Amino acid sequence: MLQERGDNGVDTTEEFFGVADFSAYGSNQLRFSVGDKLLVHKRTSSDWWWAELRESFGYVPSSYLQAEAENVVQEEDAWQDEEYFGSYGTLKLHLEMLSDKPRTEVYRQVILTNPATLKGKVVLDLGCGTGIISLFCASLAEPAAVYAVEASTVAEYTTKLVKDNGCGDVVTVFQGRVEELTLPEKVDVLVSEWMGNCLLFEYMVESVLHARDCWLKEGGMMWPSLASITLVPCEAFHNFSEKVGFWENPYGLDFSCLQPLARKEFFSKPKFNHEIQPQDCLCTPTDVITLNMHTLQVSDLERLQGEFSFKVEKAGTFHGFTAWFSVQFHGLERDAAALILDSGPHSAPTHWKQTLFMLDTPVTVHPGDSISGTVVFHRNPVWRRHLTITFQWCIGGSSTEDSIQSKASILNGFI
Ligand SMILES: N=C(N)NCC[C@H]1O[C@@H](n2cnc3c(N)ncnc32)[C@H](O)[C@@H]1O
Repeated sequence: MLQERGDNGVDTTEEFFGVADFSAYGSNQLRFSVGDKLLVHKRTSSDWWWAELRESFGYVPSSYLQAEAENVVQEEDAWQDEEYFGSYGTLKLHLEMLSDKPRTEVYRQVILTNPATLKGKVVLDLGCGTGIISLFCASLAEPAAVYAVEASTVAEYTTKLVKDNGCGDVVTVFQGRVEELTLPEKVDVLVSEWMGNCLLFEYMVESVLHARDCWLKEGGMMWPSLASITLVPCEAFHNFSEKVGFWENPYGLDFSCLQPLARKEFFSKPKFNHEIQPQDCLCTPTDVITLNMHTLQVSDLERLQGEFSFKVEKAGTFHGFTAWFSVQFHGLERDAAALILDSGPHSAPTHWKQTLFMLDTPVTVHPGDSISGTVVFHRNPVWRRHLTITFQWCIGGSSTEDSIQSKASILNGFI
């Protein structure tokens, strides 16, 4: 029901309902819970509105509100578990992950370089899939026990794989979501291969943090121990010409009026399977977000922000940003060297490849230009495995308003 109140004293208040809990992180923001009815007094911008809840006022994110009270997405639907675990119930994704030698070999090396300290220890392998990491633990070291947890139906085969490889006395397979399982005891090491595109996509990391808080002993080890997201401004001539340049004059005809539509259709989402070449980098790649897996909290995942200030090192065309991740495995021995799995262009290629965020309009840049700004990884308040990544930047150091550009790229829909 709309009550009219505008500048002439008539209330233009609108009623909206929270679609998810919003834990305000800024002093002038208004926290609320899913289902709360808020009064919106002013739509200050597209993203933030001035609202009232039980006589408190503050800014709220418009993406957390909807006009009607009904069909708020239920918690279990929000994770899309049927589709998600269904996709891991077939061999396709496990074949892709196991065929990724750089990925799988790092986990094998982590076990191989820590055999003494794994001796007699209890290990949780979360999201074990076919159980490869658990089998590495049992065959390359001498843990007291390995608990291999897997929610998808592939777990039915994992039990047989463990037996067929003579590891049945050490490895126990549990089929189910780790959030719903009770393990026999707390563990010394929590190992998991949880990383999705852009590190965070799928948000399996939330399950890893829950498992850490429930099952990892005080002083226990998280493998990976650290996770970083790396960014670089880059050229992407092929992608730009293939998706937008194409319409310039196909078969000698002028189709250029379609180019704005092409930008909107092809560049509003990132390109997950991009393979950036080192020579495409216009600047030195930089870690913009680093997560400590021993201290990271689930609430931190709602919104992660990184700053960047790149210096252009060669003349070229700034087509967009490319992102990838790396993870570190700290040794169990105090000063043991950390092992690193890096999905970037300067390391052996992995199945994650890299993620390209295209600008709508490329910019010519020169050595010495600066590209500075922020990137925000904003978890979707409703669809809990998805996120929106928003870049704001300015070029050349001019901080005037008109030079600040921004780009929101929606990561959703399973690949
Ligand atoms: N991006 C990735 N590395 N995804 C690997 C995800 C693997 O972990 C499994 N998995 C994901 N979340 C969970 C969970 N909460 N509990 C148990 N297994 C899980 C999933 O079925 C798949 O086999």
